[in-house]
Amino acid sequence: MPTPDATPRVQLAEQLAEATVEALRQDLAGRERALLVLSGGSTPVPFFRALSSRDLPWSRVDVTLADERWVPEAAEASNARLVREHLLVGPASSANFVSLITDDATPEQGAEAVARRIVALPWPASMVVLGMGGDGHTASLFPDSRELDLALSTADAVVAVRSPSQPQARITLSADRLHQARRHALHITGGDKRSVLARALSGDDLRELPIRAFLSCPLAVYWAP
Ligand SMILES: O=C(O)[C@H](O)[C@@H](O)[C@H](O)[C@H](O)COP(=O)(O)O
Repeated sequence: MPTPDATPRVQLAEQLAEATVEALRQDLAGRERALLVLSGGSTPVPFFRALSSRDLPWSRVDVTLADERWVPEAAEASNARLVREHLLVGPASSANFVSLITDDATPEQGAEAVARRIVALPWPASMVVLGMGGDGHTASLFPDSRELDLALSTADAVVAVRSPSQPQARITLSADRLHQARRHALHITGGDKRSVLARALSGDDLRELPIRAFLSCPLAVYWAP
């Protein structure tokens, strides 16, 4: 039940959590394990919190990230830290979280080991939840990254990414891997991102706005002011 006096963004988070729970429940009715792929950043926190308390056979759910900053999990910038702090608490703490980080100094050195981890998960994912930046990036598919063409075209599961606009090196699931899902959701808030999405919907150059790579598959847009 939606929280009656919640802000639109909290209500949105609750609706996305409900859709995610339904997707996982449906898939778990027919298979032993289900996979949930999440994005980091600041937008998802209310969603993670709403999802963390939901009743599911969480021990049968694998959770991983669409991308990660190449920093230790204890670092402020870590998406894994965000997931551990806001999602993997309460009932959801029984989920199996698969990180995108290794002890290697760089994502280029760690990518092969991470790819093996990712490929071993129960694809297709039940749900991929994407975010979007003001430059139209999603996951770590950044318009200004030298690796963007590779990340948009490779059949490899993960790509090491560097972007002048980002303080940390990154590792990202490739567009091909992110497409291997039964459902996709885009979770964005605010007027600026609404305008970026409108621009994305009115053109087709993936390099300009990489979110476009996901506008050809069914995509549930979760947007609030
Ligand atoms: O590691 C990350 O930062 C995310 O995976 C990234 O793709 C995020 O979804 C967008 O940058 C939006 O971030 P905000 O929600 O903070 O605006």
